[in-house]
Amino acid sequence: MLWIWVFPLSAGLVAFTSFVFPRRKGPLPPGPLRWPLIGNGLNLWYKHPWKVYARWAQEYRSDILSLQIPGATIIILNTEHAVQDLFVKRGLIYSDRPYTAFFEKLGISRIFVFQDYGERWKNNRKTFKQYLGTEMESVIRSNELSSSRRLLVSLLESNDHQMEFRQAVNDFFLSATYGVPPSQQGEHVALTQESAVLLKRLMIQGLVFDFLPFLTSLLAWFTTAGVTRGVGVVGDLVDKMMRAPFESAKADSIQGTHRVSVAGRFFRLDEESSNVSNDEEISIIDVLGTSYAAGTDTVVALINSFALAMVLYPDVQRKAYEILDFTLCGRLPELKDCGTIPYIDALIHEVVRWNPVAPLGVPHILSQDDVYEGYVLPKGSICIANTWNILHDEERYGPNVDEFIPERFLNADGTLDETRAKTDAAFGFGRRICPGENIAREFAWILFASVLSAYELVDARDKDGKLLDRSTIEYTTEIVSSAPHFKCRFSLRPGITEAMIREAVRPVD
Ligand code: HEM
Repeated sequence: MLWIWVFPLSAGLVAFTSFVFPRRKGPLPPGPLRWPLIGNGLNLWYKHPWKVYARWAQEYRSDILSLQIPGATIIILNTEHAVQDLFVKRGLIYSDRPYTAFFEKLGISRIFVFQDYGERWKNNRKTFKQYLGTEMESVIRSNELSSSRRLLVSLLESNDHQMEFRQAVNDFFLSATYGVPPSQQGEHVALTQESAVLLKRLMIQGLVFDFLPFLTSLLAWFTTAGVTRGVGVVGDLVDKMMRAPFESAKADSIQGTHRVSVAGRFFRLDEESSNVSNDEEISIIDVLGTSYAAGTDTVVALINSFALAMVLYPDVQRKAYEILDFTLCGRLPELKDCGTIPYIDALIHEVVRWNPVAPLGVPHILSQDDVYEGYVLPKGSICIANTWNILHDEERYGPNVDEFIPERFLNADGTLDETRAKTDAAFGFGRRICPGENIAREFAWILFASVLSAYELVDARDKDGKLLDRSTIEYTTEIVSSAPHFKCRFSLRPGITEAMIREAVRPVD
């Protein structure tokens, strides 16, 4: 539960030792009772806070809420309307990020998700568009297809589909971005996982470090030493995680053995113009590393949520594979089919909406004082869009929003309802909106359609071996919220054989 606040609060905006609340220049939006000294400090530790904020919005009859803790104001925007007004229409002042010197030491300020709205961020965003935008579509698409087909093969033998999903997503990023073939991906995946685990642990330590410097000096003899040592290790690991696949692609490119990839385009430009500066190389390393880091956990969470929906709602699963069988006449899907089967498009919208991967998005920071609906929002406020609430709006998405019902996005004649089929809120807002949305949606399309064409997901059980029960399912309370761990059988669908699956990998490999 703590983890969801680690990123925004470790921004060093909160000087707990000073016990100071920001000076009020006018009324703040409503919120729960504030206690002396700690303000709303006790209101930060809820399970699924997005549901609590949705309830408060009803109780206080307000689209916008506030929490105050020593040194920081948190603004929660509960409706699409409020988010559009602030993050989009006033994007110039609502696009900074929580930032801390500790992030700099950890080396994660290189990941541009965490960078302030300034020149460095703008250049990185431009580079992302240049290298992962439409020009590279064919490399990205062919790897989306081949990773999905390889996943089908690995599911033949594995009894841990969640591990295979993660492997498939790593496979896609490492192949498409750096041209690393599946046989050489192991060390890069291990490095990424090691950095992620260490980062998570250290960011919590860093939060304490930032919050309670007086404690740090008391316990300096071991706390400081431990954190400092950890910072060094994680800083090196993040650097290695971002640099190693790039360097291996570079070496292959020099030897002429490089597979087509996004990094390959950079080497080609470098070769043609011979004037790529060191700074440009660092920037491309950071941008490619950022997409790998930002894309992996999110897409894995989306696929796990898809699998959970399929086992909890077997009628939806059956309908989806019957429609795929009917449309594709028994062949496996390809990317040219993407967008041509409305029920699958609706299913993807529903996976994105039902339990959003980032239920509170990524916090934006307000860079100057602002006034909205009569409330005064102070400079430096941590602004959160309650994406979960926006995607559970019954006026927009119809009744039973907690249930998984792809039909909510379809017209009576089975075509996609273009006015309702909008779930972009899941990918953030305004100038910081996720630049990987198209990649995520397309990869999800080919993955979900491939899995459903080949397998039926049956006999789902929780970690204790009990049959899954819809009423007890709980997603995690983290920035990236994940479905609970479960096991199920991937049973080959009638007419699909092991040989067909193995054969289907060859033409795309
Ligand atoms: C299901 C998949 C995904 C979800 C739900 C998702 C969601 C998000 C959200 C909510 C944000 C913050 C937006 C904001 O601040 O308003 C974000 C940022 C970002 N995402 Fe994604 N994302 C996904 C996949 C991807 C993929 C596949 C990539 C890369 C190929 C990617 C790259 C990024 C980057 C680089 C940012 C930082 C943008 C910035 O700060 O300017 N994401 N994403």
